[in-house]
Amino acid sequence: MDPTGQKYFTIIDYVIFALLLVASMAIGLYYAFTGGRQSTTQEFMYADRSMKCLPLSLSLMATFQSAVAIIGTPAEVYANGTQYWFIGCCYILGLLIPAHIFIPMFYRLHLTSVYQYLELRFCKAVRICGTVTFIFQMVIYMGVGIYTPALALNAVTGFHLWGAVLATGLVCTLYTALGGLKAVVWTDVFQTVVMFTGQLAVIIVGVHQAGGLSDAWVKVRDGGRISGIDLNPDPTVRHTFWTLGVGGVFLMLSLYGVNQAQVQRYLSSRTEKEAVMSCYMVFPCLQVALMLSCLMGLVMYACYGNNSPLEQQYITSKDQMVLYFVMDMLQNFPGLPGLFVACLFSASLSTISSAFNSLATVTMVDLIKPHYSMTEARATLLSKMLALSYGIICVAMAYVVHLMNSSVLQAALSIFGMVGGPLLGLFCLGIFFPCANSIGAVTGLAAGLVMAFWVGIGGFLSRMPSSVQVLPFNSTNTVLAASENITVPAVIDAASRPAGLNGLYSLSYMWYSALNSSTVVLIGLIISFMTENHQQIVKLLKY
Ligand SMILES: CC(C)(CO)[C@@H](O)C(=O)NCCC(=O)O
Ligand code: NA
Repeated sequence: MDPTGQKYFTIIDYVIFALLLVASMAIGLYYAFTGGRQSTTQEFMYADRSMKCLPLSLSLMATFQSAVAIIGTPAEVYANGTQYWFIGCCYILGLLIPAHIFIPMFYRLHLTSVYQYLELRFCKAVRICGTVTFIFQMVIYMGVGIYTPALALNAVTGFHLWGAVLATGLVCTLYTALGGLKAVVWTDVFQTVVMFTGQLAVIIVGVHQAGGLSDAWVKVRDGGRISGIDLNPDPTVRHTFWTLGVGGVFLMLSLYGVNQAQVQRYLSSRTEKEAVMSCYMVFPCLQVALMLSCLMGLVMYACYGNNSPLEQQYITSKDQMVLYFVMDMLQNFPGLPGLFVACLFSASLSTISSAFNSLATVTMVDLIKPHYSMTEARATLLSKMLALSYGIICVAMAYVVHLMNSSVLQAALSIFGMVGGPLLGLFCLGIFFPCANSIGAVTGLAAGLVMAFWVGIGGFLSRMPSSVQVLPFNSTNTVLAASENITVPAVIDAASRPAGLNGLYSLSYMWYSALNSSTVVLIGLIISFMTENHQQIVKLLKY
């Protein structure tokens, strides 16, 4: 082993990685030159509303399953055990509710984008607020999505960071802009297969390296990595059954119920029944994805025990563990590291392509088309240009993410809760509360976003150790020492804050979606009530 712990790619690994990009590009080109040749917006955005349920379900799963989950989940399980696995419980309600409430309604309305619902229910202004919030959410998220695998690859193999970002960004932008939603869905299918294969291969080899199944089991059990169900009701504990299984339902609803990227897939299916079926089939797919990434964390523990490469200072952050593990354990299996890197990038490609396509769709359908009349050919061309532009924005966002520094899984899920949560609240306000009006909706959304950033940023700042990492450092040890030093004043400082606020800041990030969506509904209802009864209130005040 290289004394610095640096690992190297072989030529076969590079070839496998290149094959992934070439195959994805080929699928994009295929859909650019077959069918309707992407000459209408119906085909580009909604695949001519002709999709079947199997590819859709894999694509639905792939959208929010990026390298973040592949890297972040094993790191979480390695460090804290299998408690995170209980997030699998929230998939039940988190998919049943979209399947039986959101999908039938959106499908029957034959929407052009999910935000059109907001105009039908409230008014144009609410639609635009919804669209802009969605764009904001997805632009940040895709930055995290593209940056994460590139950073891991760079840290472990020395592969050029921006080279990886640009190569994947370029390929993904091209196949999305050329092949439209059909290309996005079918590359998702192919990339999901690569993703599962890569993870499975590493797990099998890892178990073998750990001395077989029973040895591996004994090691993780004795290391205390098999967690029982934690029923602690305290909402500030990061991961318990309640935060994951119940808080997670709201997270799932914001992703699988009202997110344009997913609703676009439901709307593109041939029949309503297939749309509902595809949502049902996401359940087993998500469970497999979750199982593979949790098992990966356990296998890492079985191989390293408490003597992690982080501890040995071969790497500088938890998020580099998985790839380091792969390069370390699979040295003698030429091609396997390449397969795993292909797995990481597959996961992210399938996420950012969905982001490009859905962002181009909403920008066109919600922001541009209502104001300018244009021919179908022109609208399609403009949609493709928009997809290209979002590709460029994505690379720019990767640079912004580069300047920040936090655990990727928690960062991504926090974004979903902080921006997706208020959007979920807005839709719920419209769907479940006939008395809500437009003024209430806009004010509610604003209040939800303010609450989200107040609690989200407050929480981030009050957990000082994570922000310490942005300081320059020489080795892991100094970081640990620094964070220990700073933790003490941070705790004292936190204790001197009002107890109520302090409690709010330490809320588990898994509750963000629930908190922020409820805020929107509550404030939305209060304001609606006040403005409906405006006349009476004015009279009352005069009296
Ligand atoms: C969306 C969930 C929570 C569903 O398990 C999962 O796919 C996940 O943890 N995603 C993290 C974000 C990402 O992988 O980009
Ligand atoms: Na993905």
